[in-house]
Amino acid sequence: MAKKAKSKEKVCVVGLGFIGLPLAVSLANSGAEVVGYDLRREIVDRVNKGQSHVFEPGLEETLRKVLKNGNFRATQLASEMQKYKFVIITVGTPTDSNGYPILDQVESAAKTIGENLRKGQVVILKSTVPPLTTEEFVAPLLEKASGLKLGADFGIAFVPERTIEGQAMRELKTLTKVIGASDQKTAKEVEKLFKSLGGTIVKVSSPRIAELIKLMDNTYRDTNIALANEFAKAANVLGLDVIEAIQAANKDYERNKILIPGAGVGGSCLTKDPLILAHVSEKAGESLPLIRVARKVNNEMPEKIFNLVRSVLKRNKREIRNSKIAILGLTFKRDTNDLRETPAKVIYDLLNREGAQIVLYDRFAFPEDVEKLFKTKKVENLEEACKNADCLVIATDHSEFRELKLKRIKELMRTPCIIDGRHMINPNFALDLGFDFEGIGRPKEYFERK
Ligand SMILES: NC(=O)C1=CN([C@@H]2O[C@H](COP(=O)(O)OP(=O)(O)OC[C@H]3O[C@@H](n4cnc5c(N)ncnc54)[C@H](O)[C@@H]3O)[C@@H](O)[C@H]2O)C=CC1
Ligand SMILES: CC(=O)N[C@@H]1[C@@H](OP(=O)(O)OP(=O)(O)OC[C@H]2O[C@@H](n3ccc(=O)[nH]c3=O)[C@H](O)[C@@H]2O)O[C@H](C(=O)O)[C@@H](O)[C@@H]1O
Repeated sequence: MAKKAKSKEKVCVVGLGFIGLPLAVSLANSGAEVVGYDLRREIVDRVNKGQSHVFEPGLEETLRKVLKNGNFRATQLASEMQKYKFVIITVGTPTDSNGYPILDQVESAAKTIGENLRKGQVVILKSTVPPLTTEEFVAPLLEKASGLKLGADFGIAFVPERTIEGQAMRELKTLTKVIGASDQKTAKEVEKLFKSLGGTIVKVSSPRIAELIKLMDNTYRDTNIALANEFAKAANVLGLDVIEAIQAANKDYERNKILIPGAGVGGSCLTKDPLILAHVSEKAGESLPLIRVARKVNNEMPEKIFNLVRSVLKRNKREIRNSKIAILGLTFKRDTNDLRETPAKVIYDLLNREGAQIVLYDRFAFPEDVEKLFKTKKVENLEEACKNADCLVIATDHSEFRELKLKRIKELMRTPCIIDGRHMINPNFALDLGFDFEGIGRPKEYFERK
């Protein structure tokens, strides 16, 4: 007897940004029939041509594959979502000046989905939101726009997106997925869909618990980075090397997972999600001072870099004003093109205000994005950035900075000073070559004494 062909899961992903596009393409690659819906025509057109506007290793080649085998395409036509069992919302949730999320994109997406909702469909929210949003904001919008009833006619779930930028395609297949659904039947259906990607499934009792987990994930990371930054501040003032201490402290001692101090915490999520948790808790009557202080500690790190530039230049009889300073690495983290909330911009502004002549270098950031954010062009070549410079500031941990040709760079510079904000350089090596050097939690005096 011929084997019955396995029916394909049918999924519509609403919002083809940093999260939506890798997810849509990965689901299509695991065998689902996927349509990606976005309001932005330029994105839909680009994606349908096999070009990704998101830099994620493996994404563009997988996109081309799933376009070719017919499992994926992008659309601007909302009515198409009627034909898909699952509708996943991956629109943006930026925050206002108090750190409270602006849910306009979620609202407009929910209304559009509601207008097209059919019996039996399941709507899954993946955007990061305050607890209760899926049940008390999205579900009522869906019911109102559709005239259907949650539970009887359609299901909802919250499944946090936990992938890290730069590793999304790999992590989508391996990470544990948390599922909080409105009822058991929906939970089972959503479990089957996400199981097709790979990784363990953890089902929790409600969407609101899954929403809390996402905020806890990012708050935990941000707070732990702040702790590492405080360790660096302590090491600095005590004249000790924090990196040697952290590496040794973590080694074969499972209870320690000390993170890496650095020039600051950027990106669109760690900078906002802890504030969402603090805000909703405060509104409900409980303040969360540790979380707010951790944010403050991390926000102050770019200023630490600025102060190091000032003191190293002073040691070399220079002032920031009229010094040529090259910022190496502009994106918020290693090997991505994402400039959102990047600490490099804060460092740039502080130096610029003091009258420095600043040169920008980053091989990943798109030139037009750099110009828009920094109001100045980046140079395309590392040597050009270093030429006649008085100080190099490593603001991002791009892999290439681990292999800087320091000998050659020293010949190019006017005053050979380096501020290593991301622990890319061996301080002993730099000092031996005749550089003046400071790092975050790596005071020069410690290496000179050795
Ligand atoms: N960027 C990241 O690495 C991570 C982001 N998140 C969360 O995922 C969510 C999405 O973030 P990103 O992908 O970075 O945002 P993004 O801004 O890159 O993408 C959002 C996309 O949604 C589209 N959009 C907005 N309103 C729409 C509507 N009504 N209908 C259809 N499309 C619409 C936009 O045109 C855009 O392409 C946010 O809540 C974020 O906090 C969670 C984990 C990681
Ligand atoms: C809890 C957690 O691990 N959250 C992840 C985080 O990913 P994201 O892409 O923002 O990258 P990240 O590696 O946390 O880096 C964020 C920022 O923090 C800095 N950073 C990171 C780790 C560290 O030890 N020290 C440090 O200073 C980075 O330089 C960067 O500026 O936030 C993502 C998100 O929600 O956007 C989330 O999906 C990811 O799983």
